Amino acid sequence: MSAIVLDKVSRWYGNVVAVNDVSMTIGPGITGLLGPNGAGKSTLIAMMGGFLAPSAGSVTLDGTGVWKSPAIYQRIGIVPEAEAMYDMVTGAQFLLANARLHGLPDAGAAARRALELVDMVEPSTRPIATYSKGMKQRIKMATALVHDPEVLLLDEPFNGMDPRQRLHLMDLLRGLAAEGRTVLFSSHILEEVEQLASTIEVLVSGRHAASGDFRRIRRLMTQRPLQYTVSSSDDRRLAAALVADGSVDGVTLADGALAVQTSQDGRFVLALPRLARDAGIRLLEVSPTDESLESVFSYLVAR
Ligand SMILES: Nc1ncnc2c1ncn2[C@@H]1O[C@H](COP(=O)(O)OP(=O)(O)OP(=O)(O)O)[C@@H](O)[C@H]1O
Repeated sequence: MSAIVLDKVSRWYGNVVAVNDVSMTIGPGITGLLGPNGAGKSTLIAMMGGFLAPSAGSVTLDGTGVWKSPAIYQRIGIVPEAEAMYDMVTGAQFLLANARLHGLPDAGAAARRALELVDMVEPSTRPIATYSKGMKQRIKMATALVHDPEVLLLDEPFNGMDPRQRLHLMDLLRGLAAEGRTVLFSSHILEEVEQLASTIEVLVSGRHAASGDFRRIRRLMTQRPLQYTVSSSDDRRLAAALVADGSVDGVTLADGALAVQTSQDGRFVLALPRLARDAGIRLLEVSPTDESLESVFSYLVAR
């Protein structure tokens, strides 16, 4: 049973703060690292795998620092997001080379076992250049598993996979977690994380925004006030009616439409057509704004 502990970890690239003072513990089972693009997930995973030094703070695996530690590399498998691979060699040759790099006693057997795990034995005689995106992803996965690591870190592993490959990988990760391994994968898709992870860590703009199970994260996200753009035949009177009704938190008139903010979404969508009808106002447009994933995540940070 292995645990990765991040203690006040930051990483900056020049002026860009990619990871900002993050503390978390990743234990056995499956953890989902959720965050919009550019949140710092790849940077965090690279630091957990010992491939990138934190600018401040520490990352340890069972108490030992991971940065530049060969003993730790034997215990961690990492599936990077980057697609570049050695295209000219076959999948089997690539796996064998990796097994040898790890100094495994029976590199051939280890390479075969890893190819079997990801269902890539048959295509492994072909050059990697001929593989689909999903097949390349599985070869990267096999490479991460060839030395039978206790900890597996995967950066956006489902990108480019079709539904069947996705289910296969999910089963594989569940099996590895059931054996007591520590599995962490990153994603920007909440539903993907929901299907697989028992614990979710949310990263936004480099900061650790939330932590917990799916239900907790979903609850935090749905408590967020919502914004609507409303235009009508008489915006001023409609604004007054909405404020008097009390189902909105705020209404402003801007650019010929109303910007409405409400934390009682259900009540607002029922009240709006009723109020308009009673006042003889015609609704021309009602559309939710600010529904982007980024804004949902930002809300978690701003709380
Ligand atoms: N080598 C680098 N040099 C400069 N800035 C970098 C470097 N790597 C990452 N960044 C910046 O750090 C921030 C975090 O990037 P990172 O790739 O870790 O995020 P991410 O959550 O993995 O995003 P994505 O899902 O888009 O890969 C971004 O602003 C990115 O532009």
